[in-house]
Amino acid sequence: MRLTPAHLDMATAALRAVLPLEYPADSILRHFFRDNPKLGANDRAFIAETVFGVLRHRFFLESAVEIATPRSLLLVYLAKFQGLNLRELIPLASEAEAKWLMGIKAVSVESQLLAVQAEFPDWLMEKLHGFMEDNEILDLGRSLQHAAPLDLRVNTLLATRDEVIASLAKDGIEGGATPYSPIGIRLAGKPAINRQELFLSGKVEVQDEGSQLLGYLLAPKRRDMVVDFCAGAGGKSLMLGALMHSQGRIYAFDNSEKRLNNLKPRLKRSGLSNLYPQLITNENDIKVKRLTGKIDKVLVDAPCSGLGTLRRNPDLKWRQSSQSVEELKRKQAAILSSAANLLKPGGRLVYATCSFLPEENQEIVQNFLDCHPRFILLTCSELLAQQKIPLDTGTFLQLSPRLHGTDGFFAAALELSGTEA
Ligand SMILES: C[S@@+](CC[C@H](N)C(=O)[O-])C[C@H]1O[C@@H](n2cnc3c(N)ncnc32)[C@H](O)[C@@H]1O
Repeated sequence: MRLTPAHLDMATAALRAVLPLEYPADSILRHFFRDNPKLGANDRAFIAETVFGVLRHRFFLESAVEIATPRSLLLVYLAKFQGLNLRELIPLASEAEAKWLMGIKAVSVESQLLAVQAEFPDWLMEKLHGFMEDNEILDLGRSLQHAAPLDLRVNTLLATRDEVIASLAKDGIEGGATPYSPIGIRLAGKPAINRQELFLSGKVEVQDEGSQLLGYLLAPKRRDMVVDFCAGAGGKSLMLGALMHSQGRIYAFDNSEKRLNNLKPRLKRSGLSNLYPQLITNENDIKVKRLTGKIDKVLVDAPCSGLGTLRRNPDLKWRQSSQSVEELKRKQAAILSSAANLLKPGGRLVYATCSFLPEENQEIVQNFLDCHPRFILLTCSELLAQQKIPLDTGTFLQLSPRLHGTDGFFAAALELSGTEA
């Protein structure tokens, strides 16, 4: 695409709207596109890509420019990270901009402080230094600076993976089997999949491969009673429903009506008849209590800092803080404890987050185990091997963009000991 002054102006306007970061960047962009309906698909893609690109490299960009304005950040981003050469950029820039752009092109990212190279704020650096070496922090930071791929999950109730891959190819969309999830497809680009017949007919859903693996850890059986405690818009509930061949029963709990409402059209497309969305006020709701001791499998996809999804949501590092993580930890512990009460003896609970902070992960699980001696920790690599998924990250499932190409997921699998009376 040839970059024009109009592109630059629109991307600058979008970045100006996003940068206060009072709201999630993706929702601000959605509003921006709604307010500018004349933008074509290519323009939108360019704007979204550059705005998210600037957010992913914001610390470097701010350190490189004299005055950080949306336009100056954007120009440097295009020159440094989008590989635009100065011949393409300079006609769009003022004389003064052209001058400093030439200087900045020579500044190397590698000469910056670790926090700038890793693109992590101070509060997060402090936490990471508690359990990681500098080189590990740098690897993690760099792996989160790339855009995430678009992964699909095949709805096995309606299609097989091979059928979907063949059908995508017929429509000119390149995609291949994901390395770990038996029902995942990784697309080569970012096609507007939500306009494709495959999507509209419910044969595929957008779902990161890491998120799909959580379903295989829970491994519900056909006639199980299942609770997805923090179901949100139901990404994982829908997968569980398909793994159960639309049999048994899944309660999809969440305390956000808006998120559960987003599940409804997905549920309709999916063809499932075993999924029951339930709005709860909190983890102690009577609808939860009623199911005490009755459930075979519980998924707790806990509210978390989301830092493992920084590739998709780079703005989270400014929207989270040490204080917000403290608040989340209290919620995670409370939700895990309530959710665990639902299990029958012999039942399985999977606690998951998309965070790489041990305080939201291993520490929450260990504190829970210390207070609940009837629960035992299962080994995730063994559970995945039982599902014919050769992925060994040890007792816990710990996925990272660098090693696995997925978002940064954590999961622990727990079992309530004893057999059902
Ligand atoms: C990580 S998100 C879940 C994403 C979802 N599982 C999916 O796959 O799309 C965490 C969810 O927990 C919900 N939540 C927060 N506090 C809760 C509570 N006390 N009880 C139940 N859900 C809660 C949030 O509304 C949010 O949807």
